[in-house]
Amino acid sequence: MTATPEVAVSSTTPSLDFDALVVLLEQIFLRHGTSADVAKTLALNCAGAERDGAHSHGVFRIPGYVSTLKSGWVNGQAVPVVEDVASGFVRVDAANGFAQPALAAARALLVEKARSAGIAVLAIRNSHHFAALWPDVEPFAYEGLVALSVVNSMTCVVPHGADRPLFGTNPIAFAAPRADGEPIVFDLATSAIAHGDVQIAAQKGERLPAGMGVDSLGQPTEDPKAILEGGALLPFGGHKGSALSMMVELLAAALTGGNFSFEFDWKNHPGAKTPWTGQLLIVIDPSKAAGQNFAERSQELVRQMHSVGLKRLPGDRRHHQRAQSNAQGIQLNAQTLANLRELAGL
Ligand SMILES: NC(=O)C1=CN([C@@H]2O[C@H](COP(=O)(O)OP(=O)(O)OC[C@H]3O[C@@H](n4cnc5c(N)ncnc54)[C@H](OP(=O)(O)O)[C@@H]3O)[C@@H](O)[C@H]2O)C=CC1
Ligand SMILES: O=C(O)C1=NCCCC1
Repeated sequence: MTATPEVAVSSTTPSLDFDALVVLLEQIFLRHGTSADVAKTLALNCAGAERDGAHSHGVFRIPGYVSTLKSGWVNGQAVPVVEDVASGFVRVDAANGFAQPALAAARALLVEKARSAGIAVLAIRNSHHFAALWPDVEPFAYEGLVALSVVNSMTCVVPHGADRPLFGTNPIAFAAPRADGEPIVFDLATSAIAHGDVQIAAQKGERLPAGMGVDSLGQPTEDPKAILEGGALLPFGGHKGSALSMMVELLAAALTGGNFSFEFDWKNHPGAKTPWTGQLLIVIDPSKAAGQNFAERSQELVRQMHSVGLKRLPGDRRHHQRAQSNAQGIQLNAQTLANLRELAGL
């Protein structure tokens, strides 16, 4: 596992509005060799994560992107090749570029197929996903569609019952429309904690809760540095999370033609931080399904969940944070902002 020297932490908190952050991040990507389209796509993604308080995949990731681009591990100018393979299936060769521009290139065709066939699958290979996954699914739900996506990452998780790491942190994200309110969205790593959160805890000198990972001797540890330096993460929920992580490897890599988390080898590529793997997206048009209004039915489920005392749905925290960021600006500490401006050449 690689420990990334990400943006430093300090106490004062200037704020930026969303558009200003997007422009700043775009400048960084452009300055480090991406095409204008790739810069825009990545900047929107990363600024969106920061705005929504998804800090493990917000601006914290920028030095990792820069280092990867500088190293030549990823092609920031890649032009994805979209293949229309069947009535319900689209494939994309991301051409060793980032996954988000590959999704953007195939999106219109995917939606057209989902609306005509009721369901469509997008298989992206030869791609680097270094971001939160919810931005890939949430927009479909705003269009009345249901979306599920999986992506595999780099080997750092010990399968349940094994003694060495093999799986990635392999997230699963889901989005569904509902009649009254924001779409229902969840996005979770299949590891007990995301690798990015371990890096942030190590930076801040914080301990982790018990049960997240093991040290280089395979012993349980709450020290994030011990996990990053020769140790590994555990799946969430024991054998259950481990099975889901295995499923992600199969869907995101075996099915797409991408690398398994253990297959690419960046050891001899100094500066590489992004996993070179695959992503699968399934989009369903619910109007072709049960014959009932899906959004009303999902609203009913939410109503019932609230009626039994549920206070927080997945996504509620993000939307609360989004509203706050939109009203007050996105809070960044002064050192982080200075680092970003320097990377942008300002
Ligand atoms: N690109 C890659 O290869 C990888 C990316 N990641 C990304 O890391 C990010 C963080 O993952 P992870 O740490 O597992 O996420 P969290 O454990 O923070 O959250 C997982 C999901 O559960 C929801 N949630 C959290 N707490 C509660 C609660 N108390 N009640 C109800 N819902 C709750 C969250 O909603 P809310 O957001 O509203 O808090 C979110 O949808 C994800 O965006 C993931 O895509 C992870 C691994 C690899
Ligand atoms: O936080 C994580 O876990 C990861 N995020 C980006 C890609 C590598 C794993």
